[in-house]
Amino acid sequence: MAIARDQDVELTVTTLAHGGLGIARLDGRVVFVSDAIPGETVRARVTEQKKSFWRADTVEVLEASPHRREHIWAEASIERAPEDRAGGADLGHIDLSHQRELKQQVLRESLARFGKVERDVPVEPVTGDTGVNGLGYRTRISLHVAGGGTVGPYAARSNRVIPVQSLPLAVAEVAEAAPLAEKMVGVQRVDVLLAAEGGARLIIDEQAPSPIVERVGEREFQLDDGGFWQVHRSAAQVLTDAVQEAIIPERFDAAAGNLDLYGGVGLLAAAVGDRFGERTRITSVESDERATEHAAENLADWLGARTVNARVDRFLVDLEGAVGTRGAKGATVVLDPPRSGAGREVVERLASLAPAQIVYVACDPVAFSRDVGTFAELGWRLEKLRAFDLFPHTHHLEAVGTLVPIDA
Ligand SMILES: C[S@@+](CC[C@H](N)C(=O)[O-])C[C@H]1O[C@@H](n2cnc3c(N)ncnc32)[C@H](O)[C@@H]1O
Repeated sequence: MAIARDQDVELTVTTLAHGGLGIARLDGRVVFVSDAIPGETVRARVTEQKKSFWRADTVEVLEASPHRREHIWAEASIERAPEDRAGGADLGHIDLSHQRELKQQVLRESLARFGKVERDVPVEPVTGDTGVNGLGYRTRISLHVAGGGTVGPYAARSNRVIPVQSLPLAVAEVAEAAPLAEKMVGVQRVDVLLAAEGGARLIIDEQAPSPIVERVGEREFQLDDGGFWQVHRSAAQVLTDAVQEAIIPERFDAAAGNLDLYGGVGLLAAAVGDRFGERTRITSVESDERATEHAAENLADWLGARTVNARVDRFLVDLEGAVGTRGAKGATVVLDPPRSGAGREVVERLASLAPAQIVYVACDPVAFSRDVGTFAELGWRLEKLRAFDLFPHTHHLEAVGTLVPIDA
C-alpha cells in the first residue's frame, strides 16, 4: 500500500548525515529522519516525498540508543509535535561525547566521498565545555518575531517562530537579555550578542551598526555589532591557536606574499603575525567594506599587514595578472570561506599561484571535502587535519587542514 505524506512509518536509522539528520531506508529508498540516533528504531512521520529521498520526523522512539539523553532544551524535545520543536539544537538529545563521535564520522565520510582522502581525526572539545555539558557557549543568538509579536527561534527547517522560556546554548548574559517574554509587534528579527566589553546588546532588524570590541588574549579587535565574529565564546582563541599550529614553519616565508583570504576583521592575519612577527607580510582580503575598514585598524600596528576590500575570486585574478611581483609564490595562505566553501574557481586560481601551503579553516565538512578533492586533482594533499566542537548540541563542526603540494 502506498505511504502518504503525514503517515507514520517504522524506521531503523543507520548513520548520521551531514546536516544532523539520521539516514534510514524504506523499501530501498533513503529517508532522512530528524531527532533520531544511529542504531535506533523509531516511529517517524513522513513530511516530504521527493523522487530520490524522503524526509520524516521522529515522533516516538521504539528502540532507544544507549546514547539518548533527555533533550537539553524542553522546547525542542520529541515530546512535542514536530512542528512545535525549537530549532538550533538538533543533536541536543544525544550524549555530548557521542555527538562528537558522530561528527567525526561525518567528517571522515565526507573526506572519503568528496575529497577522495582517508582521514579520521577526533572532534576536539573546547576546554571547559564538557564539564558544563556543552551549554552556555553562544555569544550570539538570532531570534525571530511572529506576526503577533512573539519572540523566539524558528522551528527546525521552517520559518515558524517557537516561543521558548530559555536559551540553554547562550551565555548567561545573552540568555538574560533575550526578550523572550516581550511582544515586539512590527519587528522581524532580534539578534542578541555579548562582546568583550559593555554587556549584552540587542540588534533589532536592520538598525544602524555600531562598533564593538572583542578580545583574543591580549589583542583587541574592533568590529560592527552586526558583523561576523565566531559564535562560541572561545572560538576565536581556539582558531587562532589552531591556525598557528597548522602552519608548517619550514614552509613559511615571512617575506612572501602571504594571504588571509575571507579575512573578516583580521582575526587570522593577526594569528599569523603573532606567531611569526610584525614584519610578516600578509594581505587580508574581505568583501565586506565595513569589516575591511575594521581589519585595517585592527592590523594597523603590523608593519607588513595590508587589507584589501575585494571578492577573493576577483582579487586572485588581479594577483595572477600583476606584473613584477611574486604574487603568492612560496606564500602561506589562510583560507576561511563561508559555509559554501571556496569553490572550484578559487581553488584553481590559488593552486596556479604556487603558494607553499594553504591553511583551510572550514565550517562545512562537505564543502571543505569538495575543495580538498579539487586541490587533490591539482596536485595538492592534505598534510594535517584537526577538528573542533565549536557548536555543541548542533551538527556543526569546524575543521582546520593544511594543504601542501604533493611533491613537498
Ligand atoms: C567564515 S567568515 C571568516 C572571517 C574571519 N576569517 C574570522 O575568522 O573572523 C567568512 C568571511 O568571508 C567574507 N566573504 C564572503 N564571501 C566572500 C568573497 N567572495 N570574497 C571575500 N570575502 C568574502 C564574509 O564577509 C566573512 O567575513
